[in-house]
Amino acid sequence: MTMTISEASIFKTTTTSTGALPTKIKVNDLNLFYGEKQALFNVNLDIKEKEVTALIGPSGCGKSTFLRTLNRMNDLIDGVRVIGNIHIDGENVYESSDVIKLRTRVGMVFQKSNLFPMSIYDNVAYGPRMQGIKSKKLLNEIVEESLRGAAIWDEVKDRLKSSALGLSGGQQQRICIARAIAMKPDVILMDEPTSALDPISTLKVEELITQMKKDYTIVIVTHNMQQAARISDKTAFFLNGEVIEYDDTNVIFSTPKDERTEDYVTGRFG
Ligand SMILES: Nc1ncnc2c1ncn2[C@@H]1O[C@H](COP(=O)(O)OP(=O)(O)OP(=O)(O)O)[C@@H](O)[C@H]1O
Repeated sequence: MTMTISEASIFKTTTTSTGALPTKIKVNDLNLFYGEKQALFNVNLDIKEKEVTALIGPSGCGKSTFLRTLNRMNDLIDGVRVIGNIHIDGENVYESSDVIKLRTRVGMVFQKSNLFPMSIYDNVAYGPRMQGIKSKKLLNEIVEESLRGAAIWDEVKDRLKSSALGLSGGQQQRICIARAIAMKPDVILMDEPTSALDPISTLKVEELITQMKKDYTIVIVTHNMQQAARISDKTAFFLNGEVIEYDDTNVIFSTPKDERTEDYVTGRFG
């Protein structure tokens, strides 16, 4: 089912009788200010469960800012003010007092690998250990499951005790994904996860994202139009802090309704 933004903003139910995917994240009239400067303007989006949603748009249009609102990472920046609502599974993210729990449910993978200078095993086990899991057997299971989930188990199973920093950039990025998976999230946010990778590693991460959507709702910021077209189900085009158009990815790339979207996806500006 394709919805316009205004229809999306009044879409209240979490399941539908038409077989459409349920809404996982519902964003209503979201505005964000860095001090006096407004960076997001009345964003309304329904993000569907177990789909990949791509956020595209020129540099500085608010994609990363928006992504960070979904797990309240902007709270860590001084002077940020958020007005509006984000509901995940019906729960108001900005009314919750348990931000740690939110960030466990809504994991994040960054542009550059941010692995710790420790072993592959310890990197993946880090979050579960912080949650108080001490059983070696359980940790072993979580590490293996997470590395398998990030399609990197076979490459690292014989060197789990080696430093994660000795891996290639593409492998490190998949370990970052494994580290996110180890927290058993249901949403994974990715901020340009392949922009520092070579084409082969990029392809591996893209394949991984495509496999992962059977288990997770994924929101990804990308500057790579082909990537958005290849891996996402829905695409939101941002410009100057506004969502100009949000639709099925094939509509955005083949028959966008707004001329500005068309100009951007065809490379006429941006
Ligand atoms: N910590 C911050 N403090 C003040 N302004 C910020 C901060 N972070 C981002 N901005 C501003 O908010 C606007 C949106 O930035 P944001 O990084 O979200 O854009 P983006 O679309 O992700 O850009 P890019 O594609 O270059 O990463 C920009 O004008 C940026 O300068």
